[in-house]
Amino acid sequence: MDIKISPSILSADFARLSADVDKVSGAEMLHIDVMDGHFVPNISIGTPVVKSLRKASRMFFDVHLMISDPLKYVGPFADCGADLITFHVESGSDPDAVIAAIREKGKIPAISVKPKTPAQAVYPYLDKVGMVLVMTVEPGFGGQSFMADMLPKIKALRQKAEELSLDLDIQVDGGIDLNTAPLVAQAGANVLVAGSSVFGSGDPAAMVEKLREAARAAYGRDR
Ligand SMILES: O=C(CO)[C@@H](O)[C@H](O)COP(=O)(O)O
Ligand SMILES: [Fe+2]
Repeated sequence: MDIKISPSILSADFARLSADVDKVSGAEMLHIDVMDGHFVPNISIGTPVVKSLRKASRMFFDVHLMISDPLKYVGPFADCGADLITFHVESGSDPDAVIAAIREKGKIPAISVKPKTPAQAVYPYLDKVGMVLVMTVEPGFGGQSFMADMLPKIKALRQKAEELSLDLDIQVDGGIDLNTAPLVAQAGANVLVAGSSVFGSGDPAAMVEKLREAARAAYGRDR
């Protein structure tokens, strides 16, 4: 599997967002966290920011919706420039309807599980999405510690995808740095979101390269 790095702008400097995004243009994706203060206890950004960023960057936009009722917002985020839209299986919308709405907009659907939700909750959708996101922290905030007890969930999902002969991207989000990148890649994750480790480093571009190398060297070693 290709290793992809998706720097999370939640840890960028919002007053200098465009300049910070340019620093990570060597990454495969740009992770954009959308929080509504209801599904998660924090509010981040919405469509106006995505729309402005779309004019400033040609990167692949990986939009992570941490919102209730995502079905209502698929259209607006797709129209603002999202390339891939992730919603949560716990969000309250019918997953099949959300997936269909994302596909209708010509975008890639992805489904996410919070730490307390078992991998099995997304098994019925694995052949309908392009990516599954395993949260490795409770969603809502950047800079939290990686939950190592999520590693078996990543392994189970990679195993299930292989059983179904699916070339599925498995993304991880939360606490990914040079220490945890090899662990998640070893378990079968190939898309790594990283916020504070990238934008908190002196050289975000170099950190993207280092994370990719660390994940590549470890990918699938567990299996
Ligand atoms: O979705 C979220 C948090 O809910 C993330 O995308 C964070 O932005 C990741 O930040 P770090 O843990 O990498 O600092
Ligand atoms: Fe995220």
